[in-house]
Amino acid sequence: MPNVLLKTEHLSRSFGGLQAVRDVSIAVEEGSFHSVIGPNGAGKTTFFNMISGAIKPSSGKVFFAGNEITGLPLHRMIHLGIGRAYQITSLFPSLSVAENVRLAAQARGRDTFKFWQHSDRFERYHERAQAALKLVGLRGVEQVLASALPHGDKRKLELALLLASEPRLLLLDEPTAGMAANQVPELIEIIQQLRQSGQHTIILVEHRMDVVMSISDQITVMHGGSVLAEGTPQAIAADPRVQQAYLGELYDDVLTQPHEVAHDTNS
Ligand SMILES: Nc1ncnc2c1ncn2[C@@H]1O[C@H](COP(=O)(O)OP(=O)(O)OP(=O)(O)O)[C@@H](O)[C@H]1O
Repeated sequence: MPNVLLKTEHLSRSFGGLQAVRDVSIAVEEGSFHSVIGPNGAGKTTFFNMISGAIKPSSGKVFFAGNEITGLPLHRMIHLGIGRAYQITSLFPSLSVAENVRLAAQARGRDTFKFWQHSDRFERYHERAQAALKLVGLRGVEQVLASALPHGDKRKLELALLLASEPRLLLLDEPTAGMAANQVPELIEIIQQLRQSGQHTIILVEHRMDVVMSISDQITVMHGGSVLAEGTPQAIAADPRVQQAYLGELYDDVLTQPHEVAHDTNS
């Protein structure tokens, strides 16, 4: 029986009279890649916000590694090992790329070491930061100020910050949003590598259907705040409710080829 790392039970959230998320129950196995898709306003971000601790649920429960974590604040979630890609706005613009990533590596480290071990610990943070920068392809620009990076590299830096904190669960909320079309394939390649390394459990919210279909083990389709369908990419592609409610004709060509990533070519 595979380990379930994250589980939600009947998770709901209302904003005034609007029920943004309604009774959502999912189970994400350790080491798997789980995507959440759905049209605009389906409740994906609100659902993510409840898992990451950014907002509290109105009702329902969240379990992580078997323990209930419902409504814990963001910093507690980070210490438990739930990491969400930082927003560009929370990068330190006047610090270098290397300093930003090292701070992220330190953020999860707890001060439980003896004083004389400080240099060892520093070395470990440095190594972790270097490994994260290598993974996202930002080696060579370590001394550049974060503010001076082009937008696409800032998105990569966000991902490096997340990786440096070594979360057990990575939450990626539309990581390609706002990127120039010619930079998207590179970021997708990095996410593919993360997946292939098999070391991470990842939940992705992404609008690019070709990416989601090619990369996911499981897909949850949300619609109007509720789960419309859940299953493997093949099952989702074949589900007439999904076709009708969300994907429509626009994605028919992609759905018939769930294993191919159609990279942007209009660069
Ligand atoms: N803080 C808030 N206050 C009031 N309404 C909100 C708030 N956050 C989200 N909503 C509403 O909840 C619904 C779900 O929004 P949410 O952002 O979770 O959807 P989404 O699937 O992530 O959409 P998108 O793909 O456009 O990002 C929407 O109707 C939205 O307007």
